[in-house]
Amino acid sequence: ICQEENTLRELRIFLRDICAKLARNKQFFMFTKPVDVEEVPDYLDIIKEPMDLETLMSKIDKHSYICARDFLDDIDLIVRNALEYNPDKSAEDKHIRHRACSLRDKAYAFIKAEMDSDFEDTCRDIRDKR
Ligand SMILES: CC(=O)c1csc(NC(=O)C2C[NH2+]C2)n1
Repeated sequence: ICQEENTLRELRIFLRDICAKLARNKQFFMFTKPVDVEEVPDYLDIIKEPMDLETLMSKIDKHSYICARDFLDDIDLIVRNALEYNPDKSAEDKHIRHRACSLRDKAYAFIKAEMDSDFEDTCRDIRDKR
């Protein structure tokens, strides 16, 4: 119904803003585009469901998310993939894991800071009855 579409439109505007802010942050450059298998040949042997911020943005535009929780689930997927692919004690792996955890904390903080909880409750109700 119409006010539901208005709510979901507002959600998309809100999620695009958060996704853009995360993608602008230089710390997160390695999460902004799909991993290039030319550069990282074994990546798809280890990571079965790749995710990145550019793909997140295109999912927003395809109306894939009808509440912030669904969006954060894909943020968590980016983070989980990075922790799985970079498990070693090496400084490089530790650095990437630290950046992945920072991405998650920033995303959750943006949502919490800018979304009032009853807006998210409304979105959940729309999701749950669809
Ligand atoms: C996106 C992501 O998690 C990613 C891209 S390259 C990479 N890791 C490496 O290149 C090596 C450091 N130990 C493996 N991780």
